[in-house]
Amino acid sequence: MLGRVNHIAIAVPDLVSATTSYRDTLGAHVSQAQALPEHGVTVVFVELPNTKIELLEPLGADSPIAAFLAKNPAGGMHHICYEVEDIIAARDQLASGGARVLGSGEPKTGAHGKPVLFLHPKDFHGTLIELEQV
Ligand SMILES: CC[C@@H](C(=O)O)C(=O)SCCNC(=O)CCNC(=O)[C@H](O)C(C)(C)COP(=O)(O)OP(=O)(O)OC[C@H]1O[C@@H](n2cnc3c(N)ncnc32)[C@H](O)[C@@H]1OP(=O)(O)O
Ligand SMILES: [Co+2]
Repeated sequence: MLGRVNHIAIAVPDLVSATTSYRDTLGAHVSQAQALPEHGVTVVFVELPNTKIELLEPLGADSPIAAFLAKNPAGGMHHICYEVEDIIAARDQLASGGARVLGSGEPKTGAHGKPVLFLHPKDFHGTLIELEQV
């Protein structure tokens, strides 16, 4: 079912500071910030030769990363995003095996304009999984 790792996401309390750190200290190319109100986050992508790092800052009162940052105030690794060819087939196979698909269960459009879904971290060894159809 799984294809490439599309990105690894890190939740941060201050996106400007995290951007400066990746761009100026680590010497990486960092994209422009993108506000995604439907996801409750503002994101930048750090572009690496073999994958991307997504830096996430909460946006709005109901951000899904607010509780995570309350527990991890300095920030931390938040999710890993795997590519899939058919997100509906993947969802249905996972749900029929008992995995919890988060939200309404219907894919949303993610930061790359592609359909995405999330799987509960307690069903996958303590790691929140994002699936992105490519
Ligand atoms: C930019 C768009 C898109 C893209 O294209 O890339 C994105 O990446 S959007 C990213 C943000 N969106 C989401 O994360 C959506 C899915 N997430 C959720 O629905 C929630 O965050 C959650 C996973 C259900 C957690 O909800 P929350 O209210 O924060 O906490 P709970 O108390 O319900 O948590 C239950 C349990 O799970 C542990 N937990 C929470 N988050 C994580 C995590 N990221 N990684 C590992 N574990 C996590 C939490 O600590 C609780 O554990 P216990 O304390 O042991 O009960
Ligand atoms: Co993501």
